[in-house]
Amino acid sequence: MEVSARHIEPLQLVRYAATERFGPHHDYHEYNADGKLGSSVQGEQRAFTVLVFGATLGPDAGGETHFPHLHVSVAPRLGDALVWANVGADGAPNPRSLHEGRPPAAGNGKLAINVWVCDREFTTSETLERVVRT
Ligand SMILES: O=C(O)CCC(=O)C(=O)O
Ligand SMILES: [Fe+2]
Repeated sequence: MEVSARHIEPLQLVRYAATERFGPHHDYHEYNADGKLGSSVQGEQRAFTVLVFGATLGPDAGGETHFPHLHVSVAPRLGDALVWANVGADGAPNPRSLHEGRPPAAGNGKLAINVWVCDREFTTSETLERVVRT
C-alpha cells in the first residue's frame, strides 16, 4: 500500500483524567451487512494507527496502551509513537489489533494524538460533523 500525508485523517487528541479509560476496541471500520464500511466517511479504512504520546506516565501510573491478543502493553512516554496495522496485507480488518487505553492511576493524566493513516486519500470536504467522530 502506498501512503502519503494525504492519507491521514484529521488528527484526534485523546485526553484521560485519572481513572478514565478507553475499553477494548478496534480502530478499523467494520463492514455493514450491505458491505459498506459503517463508520467510514469516504469509504476509507484506517489501515494504520500512529499513536503519539503527549505525556509520560511512570511505572505505577497506569495509562498503558494494551493489546490483549498480543499480550503487549506500552507505557506512555512523551514524544514516543506507537504504530500498528489495523488490517492485514490484503486490507482485511485484523481482529488481533484489539487494544485499550488503560486508566491513569489517581493523580495522573494522559494525552495522546491519534494519527490514522487510511488506505486512500482522505479529504476534508465532507461536513465537519461527519469528519469529527470517534
Ligand atoms: O489511549 C490509548 O492508549 C489508546 C487510544 C485509542 O485506542 C484510541 O483513541 O483509539
Ligand atoms: Fe484505538
